[in-house]
Amino acid sequence: MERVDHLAHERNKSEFDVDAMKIVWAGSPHAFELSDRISKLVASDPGFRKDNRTMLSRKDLFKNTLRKAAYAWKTIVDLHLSEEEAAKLRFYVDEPAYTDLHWGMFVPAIKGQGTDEQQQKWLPLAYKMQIIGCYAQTELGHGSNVQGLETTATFDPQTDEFIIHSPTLTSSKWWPGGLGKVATHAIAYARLIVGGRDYGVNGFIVQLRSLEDHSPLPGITVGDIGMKFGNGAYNTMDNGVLQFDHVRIPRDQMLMRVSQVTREGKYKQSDVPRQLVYGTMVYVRQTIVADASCALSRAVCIATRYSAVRRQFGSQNGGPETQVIDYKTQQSRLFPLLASAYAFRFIGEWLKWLYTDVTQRLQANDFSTLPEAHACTAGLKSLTTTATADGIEECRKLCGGHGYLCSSGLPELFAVYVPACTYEGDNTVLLLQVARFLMKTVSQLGVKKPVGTIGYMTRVDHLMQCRCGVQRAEDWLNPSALLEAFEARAARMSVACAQNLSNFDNPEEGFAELSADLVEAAVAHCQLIIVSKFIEKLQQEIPGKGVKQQLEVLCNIYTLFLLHKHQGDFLSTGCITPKHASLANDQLRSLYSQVRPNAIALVDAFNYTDHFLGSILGCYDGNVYPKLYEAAWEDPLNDSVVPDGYHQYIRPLLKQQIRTARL
Ligand SMILES: CC/C=C\C/C=C\C/C=C\CCCC(=O)SCCNC(=O)CCNC(=O)[C@H](O)C(C)(C)COP(=O)(O)OP(=O)(O)OC[C@H]1O[C@@H](n2cnc3c(N)ncnc32)[C@H](O)[C@@H]1OP(=O)(O)O
Ligand SMILES: Cc1cc2nc3c(=O)[nH]c(=O)nc-3n(C[C@H](O)[C@H](O)[C@H](O)COP(=O)(O)OP(=O)(O)OC[C@H]3O[C@@H](n4cnc5c(N)ncnc54)[C@H](O)[C@@H]3O)c2cc1C
Repeated sequence: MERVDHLAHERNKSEFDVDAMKIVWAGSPHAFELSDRISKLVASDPGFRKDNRTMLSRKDLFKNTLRKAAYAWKTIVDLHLSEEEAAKLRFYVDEPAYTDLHWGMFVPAIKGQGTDEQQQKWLPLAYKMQIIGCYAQTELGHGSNVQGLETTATFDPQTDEFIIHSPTLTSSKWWPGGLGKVATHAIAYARLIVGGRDYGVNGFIVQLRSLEDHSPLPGITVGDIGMKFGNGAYNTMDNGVLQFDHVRIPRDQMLMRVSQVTREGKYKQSDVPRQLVYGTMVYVRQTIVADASCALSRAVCIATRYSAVRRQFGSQNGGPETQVIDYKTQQSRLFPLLASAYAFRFIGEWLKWLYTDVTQRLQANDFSTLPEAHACTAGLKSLTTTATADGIEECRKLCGGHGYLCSSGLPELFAVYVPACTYEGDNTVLLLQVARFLMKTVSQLGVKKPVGTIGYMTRVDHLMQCRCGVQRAEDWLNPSALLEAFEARAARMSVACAQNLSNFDNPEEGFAELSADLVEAAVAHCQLIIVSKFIEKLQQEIPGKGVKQQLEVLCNIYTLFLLHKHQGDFLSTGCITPKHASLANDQLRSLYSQVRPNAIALVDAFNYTDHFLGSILGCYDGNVYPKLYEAAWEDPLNDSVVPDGYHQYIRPLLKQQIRTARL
């Protein structure tokens, strides 16, 4: 039967070359070809089916994840996939699993913190999955405060070993993904104790389970921490608990790139900064930013397609009702999210570049850009994950009642995504790191020239007193006007915090007292980074009919939406007047009208298969109602017409009502 495209009329309206936009979204023709090929491979293989996840019990769900992970590995090996192709395949399988932590944290931790010899020994085993690793840092009592970890690694010079020990209940490792039921090894973070002295937290490679029968090794107590938020969702992951009872490991299993312990029991610190012990977190935060655009764009794709299908009110002379996407309120909630998905895509690309650059510099012993890389990865991770989690929930509401059905894909997407606001650094704690960086920058103005993302502070005198030159709504389309408003707001908020801090005798006390304001200053700085990198991206040549114009519209929507949402900051710092705010809002409305005919094509450019989207509301052909109707009948509750439990719980009730009625 020929498939009818219910969204064809929408696709015909678009004013740009969608195929060219697909390449911009993917990052390059190569990246597009890779994503396209691997996503179709996964979608066409029944072994990767995922539509029954929310109905399985935890045990069945977990076993099914183990099956899929093994099947994915077999596919990777059988098809001789490259590292890049294998990573894409895991991405499109779209199920949180122990392999995420093995490839995403265990391997990078050994690469980043291990010596050459350690890498040569452990990486080949990890690459072949002959060992499976996790990243065991967080404890029951301490997650954010890494310096507060309690697990100890005490050097025993007699045997040339470390003794890994959990001295208290609160020192139990708690949360590591893959730890609960699968990992054979962990990078465990513990306080390094040598000769009775505490040298702070360091990573150690510790074997947890037998490679023969998977039983925990002597001294290891390990298990899963229990069900998490939502059905299916992150419950495919075995987040675990782990206690060490004087577990001995050879000295050469301490990751020794940053500091070393010699055979004689001497502690040595390399020339590299101690903060490199936190290097894996910087790497993962950068990947999380890139990931935010994927999660948000999925939700936006579902909500946009469904908003074009769904009609309510406004029927004229018995004709069709209005598509809900034509309501200005729907547009003002949806289109900023569409624009954010593109903005996050480009900031993710830029952050990847920054991370590669800092890594190359570190290898050449240039540590100068490390503080900026830490601030950028921490701040952008915080900003993009918060906006994405909120955005997915908004997309659910944009889909009305049907958005609440699991078959919309949105409840599960939200439940899987929302812990990103907590893991890899609580979002508020991370913004406070950005604030520290900002306060340090302001305090050193005139002594040290700010560069990179903080370079705007060199013009602080101008930014403290400049006046917005916008006179008509269209003036807000001028990138210089937008940039200056965002720079002035960020600079003024940071300087105000620094001035308030100087009123405290004890800076740490002042920092704690003013922390809510400091977080807002950090948000302003991070929003400026995203806006400025989007504007920079548009200064490049972008091929394809109408592609650049669409991106300009999205960039302006993203920027003016932020200005509108945070107009309190812009007004109270005197960067703009109420008249400017009102003109920005007028311009925003006009931009929504420009994006409207292109909305469906802009989400088609994400090139998601129906399998990956996992949503009846977001399916490519827009044939929503028959699919919703069919899916309802597939629910196990509809296996029988009369439900189990009828005779026990319903019939006696009804009988009782009959007796009462007769009385
Ligand atoms: C492909 C996908 C890949 C993989 C992922 C797969 C699945 C994802 C799912 C789940 C994964 C989740 C994994 C985890 O959650 S692992 C655990 C993560 N834990 C955290 O993030 C803890 C957060 N806490 C911290 O990072 C730190 O404790 C802190 C908040 C930064 C404070 O540290 P502290 O030592 O006390 O630091 P300060 O005194 O504040 O700062 C000292 C000094 O160091 C600088 N600094 C801090 N951190 C870093 C860093 N990471 N890099 C560089 N520099 C850093 C800080 O700025 C300060 O500098 P000064 O110049 O001011 O001295
Ligand atoms: C799904 C999931 C997967 C995870 N996977 C792993 C893993 O693989 N490996 C691993 O080691 N860990 C993992 N974690 C743990 C995770 O990294 C921590 O939960 C995270 O770092 C937050 O720490 P916390 O739980 O201690 O929060 P807390 O620090 O206890 O936060 C509680 C509240 O206190 C606030 N707060 C804390 N400190 C401050 C402060 N200084 N100033 C102001 N407010 C503050 C926070 O903002 C938050 O509102 C995972 C967590 C989750 C949810």
